[in-house]
Amino acid sequence: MSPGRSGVPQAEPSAFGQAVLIGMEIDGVQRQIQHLTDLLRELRRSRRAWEAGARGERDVVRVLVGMDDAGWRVLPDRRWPGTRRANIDVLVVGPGGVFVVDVKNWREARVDGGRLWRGDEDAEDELRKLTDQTAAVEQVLADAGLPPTEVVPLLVLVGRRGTEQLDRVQVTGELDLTRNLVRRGLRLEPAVVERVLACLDEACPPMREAAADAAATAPPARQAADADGVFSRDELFSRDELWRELVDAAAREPIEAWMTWLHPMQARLVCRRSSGPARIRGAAGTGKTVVALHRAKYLAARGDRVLFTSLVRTLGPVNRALLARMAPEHVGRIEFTTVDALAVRHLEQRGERARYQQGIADNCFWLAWGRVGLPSVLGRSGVEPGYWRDEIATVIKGRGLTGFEQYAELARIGRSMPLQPTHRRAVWELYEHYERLRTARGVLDRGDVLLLARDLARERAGGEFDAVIVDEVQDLTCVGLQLLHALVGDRQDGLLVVGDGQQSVYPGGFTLAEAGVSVVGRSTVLARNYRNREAILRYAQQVVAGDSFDDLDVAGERGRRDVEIDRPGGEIDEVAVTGPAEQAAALRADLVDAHDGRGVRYGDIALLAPTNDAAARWERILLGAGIPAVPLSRYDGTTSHAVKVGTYHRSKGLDFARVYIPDRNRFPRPRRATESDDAYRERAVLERRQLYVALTRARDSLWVGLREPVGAGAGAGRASRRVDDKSSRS
Ligand SMILES: Nc1ncnc2c1ncn2[C@@H]1O[C@H](COP(=O)(O)OP(=O)(O)OP(=O)(O)O)[C@@H](O)[C@H]1O
Repeated sequence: MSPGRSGVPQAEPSAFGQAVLIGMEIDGVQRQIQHLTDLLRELRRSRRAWEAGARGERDVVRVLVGMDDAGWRVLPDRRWPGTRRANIDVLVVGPGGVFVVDVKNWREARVDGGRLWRGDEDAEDELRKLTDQTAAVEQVLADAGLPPTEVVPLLVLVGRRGTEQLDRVQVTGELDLTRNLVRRGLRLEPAVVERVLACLDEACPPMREAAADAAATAPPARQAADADGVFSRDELFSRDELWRELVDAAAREPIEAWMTWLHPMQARLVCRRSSGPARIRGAAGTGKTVVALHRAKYLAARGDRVLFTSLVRTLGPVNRALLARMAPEHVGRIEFTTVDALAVRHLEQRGERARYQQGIADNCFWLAWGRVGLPSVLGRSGVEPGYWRDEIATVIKGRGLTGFEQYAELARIGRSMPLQPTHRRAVWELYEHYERLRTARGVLDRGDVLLLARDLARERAGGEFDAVIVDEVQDLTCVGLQLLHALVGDRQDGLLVVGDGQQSVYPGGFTLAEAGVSVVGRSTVLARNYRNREAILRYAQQVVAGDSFDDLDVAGERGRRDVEIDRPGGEIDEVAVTGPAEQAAALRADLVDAHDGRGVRYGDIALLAPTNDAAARWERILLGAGIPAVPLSRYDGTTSHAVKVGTYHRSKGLDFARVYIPDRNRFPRPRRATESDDAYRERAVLERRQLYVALTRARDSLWVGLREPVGAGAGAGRASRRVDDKSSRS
């Protein structure tokens, strides 16, 4: 025997088991799977020998499959935290998570009509007690960073089979217990298990020292009975079953560490009660989406109907996939959809879906531009007509303006090009002409659809959802946010807005006050970057360091932000070339080398470009070279073995081990001959933010292509420079 690191005396693991545990501590989650696979291979070998009757081998299997060797700890008869005398039957902590176990040796137990019965008696009180015990344990562990819903209440019916989910509680037959313990896959690394144990030892000490001693001295496969002496551990964790379940668990993907272990500040945010709308902000990679997902799970687990939304179409499936792995039992209560899809659904309910014709509306704009815009001051203002189309879409319709007097005085957030009164008047005339043409054709544009949906949601005043979580809120229009707000109003734990103004990639902006959303006293800033290695973050920060930005109701934030860095190191390869063919050759060669020589999986790589056309061209180049590639627009969060190729915009919210950014010095795009200084400045700020988003998608390394004119720097050949975390700090 030797004392465990948690202070709980534990059985000495077998040499093989020790090797497994030590290996698991050194390596990441990925390696755990490898160890488990090795363990299973060994088990299969041993099992065959065991079945052949060799007694010595049988004992080896018994030890190998013993819970301790698989990294599990069983804590019987522990104090219910926050009470003096009440106990918890068993706490089980292992790679599959933390379980609060209550064991019932009832003769007539059944689940019927979604309730638990003991004979004819409703046994709901027992479920409530277990839920309360679980909440108390969660509280203890949340202070150390375990997300609240990671603790699972398990009610075990002795001698039974089958599993039912009754709200949060899993009611399981004893004979299916092991399946329930391991079915969630690998969630806690050994070091985390030790941390959990240390917390539990302090907050939930053994009720009876004698019982704890007995537990400590019993052989591993025959440890302690529960408080009532109803079952022995040997009965609960049948070796064959555990073995079978471990095989299944090994076949599943390892899950990321953050899914089960948050920074304590993040964990507290997940379950914080909000008396009204709340906000989480923070720079790229600070874990905003992770907290939002855990929050969704937390709310769903307590029975809320949750909408998890953003503007980006690809993020929904990706976030759903993450949540399904994290909480398969709750994912059904959460709807993942975009704001636009939600608005269109409202339109369908009114039977007006067919009126949404963005293509026809665009034609109306071009007609209006030709008749009214081009001949006016706007035609001579040194900006592209698309600028005025965005002005109508995001400033006038996006902010729900209804009269010229509002527009005449409006602070045009996110648009720095100054407009004279004559310009504003001309824009309004263009807008009115466009509206006349559009209504004459009986069609709606995107802005109209959002406005209609908002008004409908306001009339209905809720009902569909209990909670709405908006990610990347900075990309919404004011009306888009008003629509979401109308779904839940100011109710407790209703609206949570998450985002970062520095990553705003669309023109325009608004304030929360203008949207009617007050988060005063309920706003939190996250300031630790978990995604990017230091060199990458510093490199990306240089791009936007000189640009201040607005973050909804916070105006004029400094571009260079103070962010704590979690991951040192990082590599950036800057490759200067003179032409497109040369750049393509250099990029292809590096991709193959990264994959074949440095072991980066194609599926963990992204190639990002500013436009759809450029992305499509790069996809063809990669496929032509025999490198597997898929459009980022088709990514849905499931593992694939192809390089993801897409636009900067599409890469929002995602992360990749290595990112390729060709033509980096051609973006922001050079100033056009007819473009005014003000117009160029505004466009360049927006494009630098888009580039910043793309660069901050890289976790470990970046490949950056710089095209230089012949004779400048690279000469006829190619020049490469490795930027490390020191040289990127300037
Ligand atoms: N507590 C944590 N421990 C370890 N990794 C974490 C933690 N929190 C977040 N991460 C990881 O950091 C990365 C960034 O997290 P996330 O995407 O939530 O950040 P974000 O603030 O939403 O980023 P962005 O605004 O750039 O999209 C993810 O890979 C996530 O797995």
